[in-house]
Amino acid sequence: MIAARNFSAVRQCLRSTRVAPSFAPVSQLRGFASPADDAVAKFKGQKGADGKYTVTLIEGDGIGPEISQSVKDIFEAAKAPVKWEPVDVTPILKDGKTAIPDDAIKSVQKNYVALKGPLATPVGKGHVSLNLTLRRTFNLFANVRPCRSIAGYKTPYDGVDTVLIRENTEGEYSGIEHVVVDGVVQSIKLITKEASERVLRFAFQYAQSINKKKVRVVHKATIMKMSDGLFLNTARDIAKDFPDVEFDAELLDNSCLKIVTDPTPYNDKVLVMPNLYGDILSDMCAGLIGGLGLTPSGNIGDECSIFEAVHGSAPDIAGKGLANPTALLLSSIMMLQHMGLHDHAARIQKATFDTLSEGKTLTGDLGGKSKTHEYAEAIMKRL
Ligand SMILES: NC(=O)C1=CN([C@@H]2O[C@H](COP(=O)(O)OP(=O)(O)OC[C@H]3O[C@@H](n4cnc5c(N)ncnc54)[C@H](O)[C@@H]3O)[C@@H](O)[C@H]2O)C=CC1
Ligand SMILES: O=C(O)CCC(=O)C(=O)O
Ligand SMILES: [Mg+2]
Repeated sequence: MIAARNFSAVRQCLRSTRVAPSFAPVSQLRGFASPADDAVAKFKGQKGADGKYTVTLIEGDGIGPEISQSVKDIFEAAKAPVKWEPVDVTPILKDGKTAIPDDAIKSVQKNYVALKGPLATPVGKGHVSLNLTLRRTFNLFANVRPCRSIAGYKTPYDGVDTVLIRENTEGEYSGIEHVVVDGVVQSIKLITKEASERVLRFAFQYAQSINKKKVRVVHKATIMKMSDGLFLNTARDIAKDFPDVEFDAELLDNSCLKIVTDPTPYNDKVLVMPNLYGDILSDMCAGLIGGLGLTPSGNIGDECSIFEAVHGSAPDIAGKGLANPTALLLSSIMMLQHMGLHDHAARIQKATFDTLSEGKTLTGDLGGKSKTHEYAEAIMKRL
């Protein structure tokens, strides 16, 4: 009853955090794998007189500056036609709510694309997550999180190739919480048909673009009959528009068990799910292939997209030169592919995978002894 009464206020609150599109939305539904021609054309139109594309850079907290430096160095060595535009996202308060500074918003709107380091979120109090605020501000409705075994880097699992798509603007992370009475709090999981449809349609189109045969919804509609039920039923409807893509559904707990037992049956599928499940499952999948130092992601929207690693600011190793920059680097490669800069993406990707599979210059998380910059230099030597 309380949730129903608050519903319109809640939607209003979510809407008010979104920026109005300042240019005509274009289809980016093929994401980083093979961007639609119009998305590529948009970036081509942005080419400066110096032949470079300006990309917004949010270096982030903790290990953010160290891994961002590696990406910048590698891009320079690869002669990638990218000019970085660093922005400050120290949160400001707007109408009593955490907001991103206007200059940062304008930069992302102008450049259509950003690379972002991790941003720390205080536990239990303090500002709301800037990561979530960025996703809502720019309406980045789909978070694409691929996870693929690195050839030559042995883990207990071989041949992992999962792709997880996470609803990125609502669900359990709507950030709507309040005290009902002393000692009782309520946190609202908001699921709308509109946002569900958007991410589900994206998941089907994405599966087609990367030649995956199936889309599987991961859910708990047995327990959350209305919220996950709406997500699942919407998926069933959308599936009818994609007769060539097989569709099924699986309960989240069962998915976790099956993936850690044998992930390979998931290689022919795109998994799509509400926000929280995607957050957790993507860290879990990273564990299958060697950890968070290796997994990239892209937050995709119609107006702009922000690429970032799956991991956080890693305060336990920050400032020590121990961080693995691969996850952010692979995110930047997704970004280049998204921009249609496939040759540069392929060159940097090859140098990165060759360095990893050679195994001589690895960071500590992968069992090596190399510092962040030494690993980056090994990649640069191969370019
Ligand atoms: N998208 C984002 O910006 C995210 C931000 N966070 C924020 O990050 C902060 C720290 O969160 P944690 O729970 O510690 O998660 P975390 O992902 O920062 O770290 C978890 C573990 O993985 C290791 N790790 C992570 N990235 C690594 C890398 N590139 N190289 C080597 N080791 C790496 C860390 O050292 C740590 O042991 C929190 O404030 C959290 O809110 C967390 C996840 C995502
Ligand atoms: O915003 C945060 O603090 C964490 C977000 C997160 O874990 C993620 O997006 O994977
Ligand atoms: Mg996470």
